[in-house]
Amino acid sequence: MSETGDLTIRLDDLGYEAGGRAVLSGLTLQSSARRIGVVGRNGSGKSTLARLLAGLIAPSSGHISVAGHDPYRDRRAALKTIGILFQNPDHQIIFPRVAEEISFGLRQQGLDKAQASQRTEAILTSFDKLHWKDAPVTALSQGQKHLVCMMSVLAMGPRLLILDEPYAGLDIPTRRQLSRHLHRADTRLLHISHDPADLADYDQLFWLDRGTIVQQGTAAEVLRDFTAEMDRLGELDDIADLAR
Ligand SMILES: Nc1ncnc2c1ncn2[C@@H]1O[C@H](COP(=O)(O)OP(=O)(O)OP(=O)(O)O)[C@@H](O)[C@H]1O
Repeated sequence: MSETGDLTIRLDDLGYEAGGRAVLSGLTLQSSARRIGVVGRNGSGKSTLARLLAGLIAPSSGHISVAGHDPYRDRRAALKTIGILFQNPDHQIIFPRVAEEISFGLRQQGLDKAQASQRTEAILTSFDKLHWKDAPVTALSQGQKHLVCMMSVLAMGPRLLILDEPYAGLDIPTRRQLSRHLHRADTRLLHISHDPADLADYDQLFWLDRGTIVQQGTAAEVLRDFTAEMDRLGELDDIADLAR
């Protein structure tokens, strides 16, 4: 297992409540693996965990620490350290043009306008997409929008990148291309998915079910058991089981 000891993720009895019920409860883990996978069914709490780790929402109970910082309380450290890619790029992109979108995160990190513009051009060039600079986001396909989000996040140089089902709805070549870009980037990954194929070569896996961790281990172990359980559930007729 490849490790980066200086960027440990710690969850200590973490809980999150919403709408009067526990979405996550009693999550305790510690990991310094380079590529961490979190697998789970729809509604198991994966996106909530991603948002907590990125410091976008506050835990209801317990503690989170990423590289020694609480990502919700210490926003400065979180902005420098943690990036997040959402499932739907339309939930991430807020500016009408590609370069504005990429520059925004850099300005938030404290770069001045000229520095942000220089870094934006550099990342576009490194992806061979400098010609997208003034392109309206609305003219891009879903896969191209995903790439804009990825460039925006990578431009900020995160040490940990949280991926919340970033390939949902993309065709196979686009998934493979985006995945190659990500794996080339010098950043730790915490990848959340319900699809075992996304996580097969990850260093350490956690299986989240109904808001708790039910198994952790190597990708081979966890995906074997997760797939068996998903096959078993798939044989059942009760679709009501989809909602809690
Ligand atoms: N703010 C909220 N208010 C009420 N319920 C919430 C809130 N946030 C999450 N939930 C509920 O918590 C559960 C877990 O949601 P979450 O989006 O974290 O799951 P998920 O594993 O990412 O699901 P999916 O794979 O379908 O995206 C769901 O039942 C969801 O409706």
